[in-house]
Amino acid sequence: MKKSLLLVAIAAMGLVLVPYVGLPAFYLSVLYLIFHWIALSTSWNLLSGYSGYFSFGHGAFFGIGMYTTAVLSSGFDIPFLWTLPAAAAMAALFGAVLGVVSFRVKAVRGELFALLTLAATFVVATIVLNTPIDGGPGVYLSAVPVPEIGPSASTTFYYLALAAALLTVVIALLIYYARFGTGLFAIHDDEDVAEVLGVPTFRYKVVAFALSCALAGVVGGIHALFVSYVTTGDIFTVLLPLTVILMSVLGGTRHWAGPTVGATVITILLYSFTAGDSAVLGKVAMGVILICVILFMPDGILGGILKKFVRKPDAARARPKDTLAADSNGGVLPEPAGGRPAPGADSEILLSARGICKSFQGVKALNDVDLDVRRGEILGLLGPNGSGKSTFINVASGHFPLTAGTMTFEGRRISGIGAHRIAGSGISRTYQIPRPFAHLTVLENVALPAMFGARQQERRRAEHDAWHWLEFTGLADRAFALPEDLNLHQRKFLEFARALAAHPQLLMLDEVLSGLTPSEIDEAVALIQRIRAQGTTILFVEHVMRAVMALCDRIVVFNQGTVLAEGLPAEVMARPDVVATYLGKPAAAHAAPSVPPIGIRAHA
Ligand SMILES: Nc1ncnc2c1ncn2[C@@H]1O[C@H](COP(=O)(O)OP(=O)(O)OP(=O)(O)O)[C@@H](O)[C@H]1O
Repeated sequence: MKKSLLLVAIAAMGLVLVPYVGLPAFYLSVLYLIFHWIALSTSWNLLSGYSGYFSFGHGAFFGIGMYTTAVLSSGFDIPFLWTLPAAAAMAALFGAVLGVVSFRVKAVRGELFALLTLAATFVVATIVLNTPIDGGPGVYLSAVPVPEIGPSASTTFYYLALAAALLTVVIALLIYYARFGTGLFAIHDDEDVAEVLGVPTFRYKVVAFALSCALAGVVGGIHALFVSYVTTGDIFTVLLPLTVILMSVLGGTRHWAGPTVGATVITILLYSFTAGDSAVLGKVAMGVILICVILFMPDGILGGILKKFVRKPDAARARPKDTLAADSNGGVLPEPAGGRPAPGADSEILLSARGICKSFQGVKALNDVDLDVRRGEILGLLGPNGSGKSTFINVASGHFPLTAGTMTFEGRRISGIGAHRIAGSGISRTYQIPRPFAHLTVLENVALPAMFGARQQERRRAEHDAWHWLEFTGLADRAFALPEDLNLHQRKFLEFARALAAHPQLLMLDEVLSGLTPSEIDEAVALIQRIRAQGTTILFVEHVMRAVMALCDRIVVFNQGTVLAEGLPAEVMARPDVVATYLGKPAAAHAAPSVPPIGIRAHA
């Protein structure tokens, strides 16, 4: 981050001197437009590029800024510079209200959000046009004095736009490297998983949206004075959001500097066409570029360059010296040998579920389930396909809301609170089908819960922590790979590492062994033993019986969303109703416990 900030500072110092090299005013105006579009596209990218919520309402927020400045400076004689904070505040307020309303509805994602923001543009335009804010003829600012920042008006506008662009780019850069940015990028890839890993998705989206709108409002305020005549027909069009989207996508939405690159290229291109009296041709060229970029450069210019020319760091060199490997045999994690005694029936209840019900459009996935998980135990949750095991993990982690019932963790109610707060209280989980963040590296995937889970660590500390878990799960060599480059076994272990990095008290493992080879299963079982040996309580949903019998202290069996049996593994698996329901044939009941354990101590 320091290098990037230094780069921006050097560029800023150079650009501040530009008006003094004797450039004609014409060039200062071109540079004004470039900075103007850099600020607008970068501000759009804060929400839409980082979190993937494409907004088509940027024209509305820009327009709100323009009209705020126009009305305050021309109608109320407020000095122009004082109107800019007001322009930011008005746009931010509108964006925050729109965000609070739309982000509450889970269905409003993707194209629905885009349509909603587009509709908001026309609502704002109608209000402005049909009220004294505009009233129809537009608002003139020709009598508003231009502040004397530079020796001439064009220099002043140059500096105003440069300041707006720098402010926006620096904010984008700081967010990019902060926890906030990591959270937004996680929302982009899989919002539900991000929330379950502890990212306060709602708050992050609202803040990013309000910030994005505030910056667009400032740019609008400056532009109002620049054009000195404000009219709804010119402002509240779909052209402005389309232009900023094109710029951001062309430059690369997943990098703080992407929109800067895109805005510079497109503005120069458009200006060349306009200067040559071929404005229409310029718009056609813009459309063609947008199509080509979407088809051939999904990561944008900057994304493509970084991918091609910047080599991935060498994992062996990049890993910190004091990781688990260096610490092996007696460091952070105790060895599994001997394990710890199984907790007794009187040990503390960590998670308590009472009367849990969960229905999906008439399907009762869970029906009046009572279940306790005791501190320090490995509780096996078994049952035939569709009996509600994953649903239990989903409701306990907050992935799905409960239909009825209450759930407490360490005596505190967790049902009805946000999934990110459940994660923060010390519960983490894996997904049956791995759900890594596709655009984050393995290291970043694991660092995320270290930032947002029970410990809430800052980024550098979280990444250091993530290395520990990558060593622990044997993934350290793949730290800089993307999840798509991992095989199933590695993706399952990535789920493990991610869940562990949250420093959970309760770890819920959902069929982590399915699809693994026998030797991989042995590895995973040894890993689970080590996790338990450090004091983590585990809820273990699994179909691989030899692992269940080897690992679990107690077993609960579900059938059709209800608890069928509960108790010690050998006793439960010998019950005829369990045999009939779960294993299907009586002989299997005895086969399961007699499967040789995987070189580990069975607690039963
Ligand atoms: N998101 C959903 N929408 C609709 N129905 C669902 C959803 N999730 C689960 N169900 C239904 O709830 C029931 C329980 O499913 P769940 O996935 O919890 O079972 P399971 O015991 O984990 O099965 P498996 O061992 O196959 O993973 C099933 O009938 C399933 O179809």
